[in-house]
Amino acid sequence: MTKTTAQSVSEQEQLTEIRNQIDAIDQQIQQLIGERAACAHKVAEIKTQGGKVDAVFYRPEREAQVLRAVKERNDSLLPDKEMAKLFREIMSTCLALEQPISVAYLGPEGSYSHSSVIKQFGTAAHPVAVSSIEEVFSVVEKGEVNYGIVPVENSTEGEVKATQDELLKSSLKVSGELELAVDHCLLSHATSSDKVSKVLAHQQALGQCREWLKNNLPWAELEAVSSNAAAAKIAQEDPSVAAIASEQAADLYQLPILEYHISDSKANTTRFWVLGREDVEPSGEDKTALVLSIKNEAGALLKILDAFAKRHINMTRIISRPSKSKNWDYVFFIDLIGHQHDENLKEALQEVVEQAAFVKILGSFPISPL
Ligand SMILES: C=C(O[C@@H]1C=C(C(=O)O)C=C[C@H]1O)C(=O)O
Repeated sequence: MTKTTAQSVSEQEQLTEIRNQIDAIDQQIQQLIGERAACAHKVAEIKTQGGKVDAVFYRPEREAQVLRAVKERNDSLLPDKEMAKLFREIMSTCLALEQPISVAYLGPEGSYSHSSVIKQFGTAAHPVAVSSIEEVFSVVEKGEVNYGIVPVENSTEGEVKATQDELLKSSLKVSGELELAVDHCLLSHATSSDKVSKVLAHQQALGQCREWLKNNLPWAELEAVSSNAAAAKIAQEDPSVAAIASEQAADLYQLPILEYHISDSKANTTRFWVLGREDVEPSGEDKTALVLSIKNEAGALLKILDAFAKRHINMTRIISRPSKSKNWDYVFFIDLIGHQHDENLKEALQEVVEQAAFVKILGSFPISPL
């Protein structure tokens, strides 16, 4: 008995000592975060000096460099990505001090697009839900919000057609890229899966869970709706309906999770692009996205690809889409490693402009450190 008490006293003493250390560290962290915020405020003053009204506050290339440096320096017990996430949040709050950043996404709240806004811009940004991918483009174009985020491709389902088609028409610049693991759950008030007669989700999510649904709920009617969060709202009202959505959506819409991890590919990931109105400067590790159409002659595509290949420019994606201006006429979306200001990429792009029937550079942007 006495021994236990003695032991717990010494445990208590040890804990008190460590907690005192934590308090002292927190004080330093808070002091330093305050100093950092004051610097960000000064940056804002410099950006707006002389009454400049079109100052650009969000600098994705600078943010990528800060996060890469955090990961590089990290030798703590925390994983690099987790340390970077903490700094993502600090920068988000500092940036809000300069200017609160509004970001349009395909709503409603709780969609994967919503999660992508938080991942890219942090919780101090203002997510603005709109009802279609087309509307994300239009509100950024009209200047109603600072930026937009749209899904570009999914590792299971391929390209998001609405996004590709808008990119072809839009004057916006791709200013950033991020990947989000899409881990679907089955949400419903049904007491068990066999009570579910209908499954609702966005078309992409239904596609991503096709095999699982076939094997586990073969009797259920499948219906595509405008988003997974919209599906969750319907499932809130009707216990015979299940929605496919994220764990966050389950929290937000207070729906029980019937099944976890129902995506056919366990590595199911969606890549999102940030849309802005300004070009982004090089960050040191960048990508460039473009769309082009080729002349109607033998070897036309080969000549274009050769302009990149002979300069050892790595192509990370090529897809074709109907041009929509003429039947059986196609455009190619190409993503490359490098920034359009890099000498070799500049040369290659000049050559491509000569070879292609039409070329539009969608933007150069940092490869995401998160
Ligand atoms: C402070 C700046 O503005 C913003 C905030 C940043 C930060 O907090 O580190 C980084 C880039 C910008 O998005 C800057 O341009 O350096």
